[in-house]
Amino acid sequence: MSNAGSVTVRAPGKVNVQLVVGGRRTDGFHELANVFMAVSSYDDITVSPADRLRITVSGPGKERVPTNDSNLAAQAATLLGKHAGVEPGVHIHIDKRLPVAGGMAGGSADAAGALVACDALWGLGTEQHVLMSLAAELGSDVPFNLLGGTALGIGRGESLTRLPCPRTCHWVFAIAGFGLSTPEVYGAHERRRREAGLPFAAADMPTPQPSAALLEALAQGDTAGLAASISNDLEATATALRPELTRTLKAGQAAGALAGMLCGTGATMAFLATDRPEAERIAERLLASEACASAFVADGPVPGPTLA
Ligand SMILES: C[C@@](CO)(OP(=O)(O)O)[C@H](O)COP(=O)(O)OP(=O)(O)OC[C@H]1O[C@@H](n2ccc(N)nc2=O)[C@H](O)[C@@H]1O
Ligand SMILES: Nc1ncnc2c1ncn2[C@@H]1O[C@H](COP(=O)(O)OP(=O)(O)O)[C@@H](O)[C@H]1O
Repeated sequence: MSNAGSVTVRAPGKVNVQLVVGGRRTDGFHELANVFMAVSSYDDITVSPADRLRITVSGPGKERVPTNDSNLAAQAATLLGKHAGVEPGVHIHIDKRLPVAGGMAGGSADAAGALVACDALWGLGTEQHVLMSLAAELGSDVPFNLLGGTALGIGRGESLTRLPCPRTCHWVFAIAGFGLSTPEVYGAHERRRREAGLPFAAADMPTPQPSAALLEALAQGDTAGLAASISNDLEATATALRPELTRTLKAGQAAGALAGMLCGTGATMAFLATDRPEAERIAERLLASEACASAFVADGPVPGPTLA
């Protein structure tokens, strides 16, 4: 939407259909095979001219979103302004529906949305490949949040190849009443490997690969095959940190999900359903079970940030 000098962009969150975690590199990031899918749950980012960069936030969890320079949307506006030689005097309003610290890349979605919105507000017409490289400076997930659809991310997750996914997947997301910090979960994952006597450095581990069965199921639109192959290497660590997440996982399975797993570094759990009505029934049963703070349904894949 663009009116009276403001632009609104709808930015989707993501689920990691498969997250294979390799070793830690010397720069501190882990090698990944990260199969992303953008899903139909959105933050809305509205930008309008202002005398200085300013952030406001509405929606659930708004008190946990920083409104200073550390906000990823503010960082995105600053970076794009610097790249284009534009003073980033802009008011960014984030209407937040993605869970905060929930593993659905809400902050990265806001950054990707702010890049697209500021580019439109300032009439820059920045080429997509330039926006993608700015996105990679902002965070490992931001390039995917800009791309949308379904993609494999390698390296630290920023080096993307689109994946075919002809069929809509129906997901249920169970939101925890708490968040999990991404660096803390990666750190705990490494500690667990160290304590188990397993290698943890990238130099001592093979490059992570997505499973052939998962890629085949995605490409064929085979929901049962997908349910059999979704996985997240960080799930054991997150459930060790917050054992109540195991209860959420079991509740989703008891509610009729084909499969469930941790979303990114959590604390959201993602469940795959046969169709949309079944997904809605699972969400209702999950809520009734009181094994999560809230639950909602979303479909994927969906495109990246779009002008609303
Ligand atoms: C786990 C994932 C899965 O998609 O998402 P979330 O659950 O956070 O949404 C990502 O790897 C998160 O990506 P993102 O949230 O962009 O992370 P960044 O800002 O780049 O990095 C934050 C911190 O996470 C750790 N990190 C991140 C990416 C990576 N490949 N290896 C890491 O070890 C590092 O400790 C880094 O300092
Ligand atoms: N625009 C933003 N929205 C949400 N969190 C943000 C934002 N900018 C910075 N943050 C910080 O990033 C942390 C991780 O946020 P988020 O992206 O929601 O989770 P995750 O990395 O688990 O997907 C938050 O706890 C918050 O401190």
